[in-house]
Amino acid sequence: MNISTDIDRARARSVGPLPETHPPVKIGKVGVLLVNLGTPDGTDYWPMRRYLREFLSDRRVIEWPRAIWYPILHGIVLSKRPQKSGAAYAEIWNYERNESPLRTFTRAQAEKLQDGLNDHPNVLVDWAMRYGNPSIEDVTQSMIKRGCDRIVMFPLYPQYSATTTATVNDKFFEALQKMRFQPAIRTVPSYQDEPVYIEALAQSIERHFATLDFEPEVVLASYHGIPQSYFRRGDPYHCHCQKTTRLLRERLGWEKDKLITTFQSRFGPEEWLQPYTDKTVEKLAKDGVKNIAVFNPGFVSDCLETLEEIAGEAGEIFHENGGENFTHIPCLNDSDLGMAVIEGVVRRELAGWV
Ligand SMILES: C=CC1=C(C)c2cc3[nH]c(cc4nc(cc5[nH]c(cc1n2)c(C)c5CCC(=O)O)C(CCC(=O)O)=C4C)c(C)c3C=C
Ligand SMILES: [Fe+2]
Ligand SMILES: [Fe+2]
Repeated sequence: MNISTDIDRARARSVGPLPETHPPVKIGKVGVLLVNLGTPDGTDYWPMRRYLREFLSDRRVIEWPRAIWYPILHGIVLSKRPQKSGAAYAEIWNYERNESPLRTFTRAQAEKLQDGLNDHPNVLVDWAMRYGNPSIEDVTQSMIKRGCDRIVMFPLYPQYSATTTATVNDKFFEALQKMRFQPAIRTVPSYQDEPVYIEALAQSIERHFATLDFEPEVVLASYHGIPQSYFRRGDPYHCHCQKTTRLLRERLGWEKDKLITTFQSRFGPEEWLQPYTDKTVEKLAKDGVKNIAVFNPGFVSDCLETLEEIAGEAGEIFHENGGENFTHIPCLNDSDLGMAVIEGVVRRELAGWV
């Protein structure tokens, strides 16, 4: 905490201009902070281990009692998983920038959002990660130093889950806990049923289909899973996912069997939300379905879970079991459709502040 900066900001805000001899103090900007899940700094053992350790120590992510979970985490999980996940990240790594695609897309989204909001010169956009770098605390401090005394914090998850949205909020408020003079805060809610989001998903499917030389018989809307026990205890994530799929199906005018909800990326021995994506892909192929498409409405950006697990692994499963044509529809990323969603939601949340 920088006490003299806090005092200067307080004076500048409450007593007006500072004496000419005083160093300049920046106030009066509105910050927009985009936050995504996170990412390792590299694919080798130690950066992977640091990232997984931070991620899997989060009580919002793994709810097991610490006395049971920590010995497992620090024993088997952190000795084996860094190599396995590192090898998977290495397949999708952005070697040009030496970073994961999630970081590349999140930065691009922030840059394009800043450009899109150029009718509001007092708005400053930045981005951070819940786990790994750049951290929420560092970026929030930097935004305040650059003059943001109001911040709109946007967890980049269309569907709410305590494992994602809530833990981003927690981490942000943890950073604020250390400040004497906090900025004013708004947190952006989930947007599973926002018309601009549903329309962007629909158009991205339509555009993708126009590039294909086959017609998918079944389309899977594959969302990241969570343990079923979290849903039973009140996490609304499952309902949010079902609602997004239903609204999209209505917008596309498709039958129930043409667009189905599935859940991917399970972790550990518990039952997770079902039907599982990999099992569904396998069953469809075995049942004689020849052409399918999979897309990931719950992921704002392509990342390990979409590029490696779906575009890679799920495609292999489909072909190994008799399927012929498999296509992965990219996430909205920093496309014009993706930016229309982010900008639309942000503009609504900025109302009254700009
Ligand atoms: C162990 C429990 C996990 C829960 C619960 C969970 C929920 C959850 N995650 C996302 C989005 C992403 N997860 C990503 C990677 C990832 N997720 C878990 C575990 C849980 N996720 C792990 C261990 C990992 C790391 C990779 C691995 O070792 O398998 C990513 C990708 C990040 C990247 O850099 O590419 C995203 C995005 C959501 C939306 C969600 C609940 C709704
Ligand atoms: Fe995850
Ligand atoms: Fe995965």
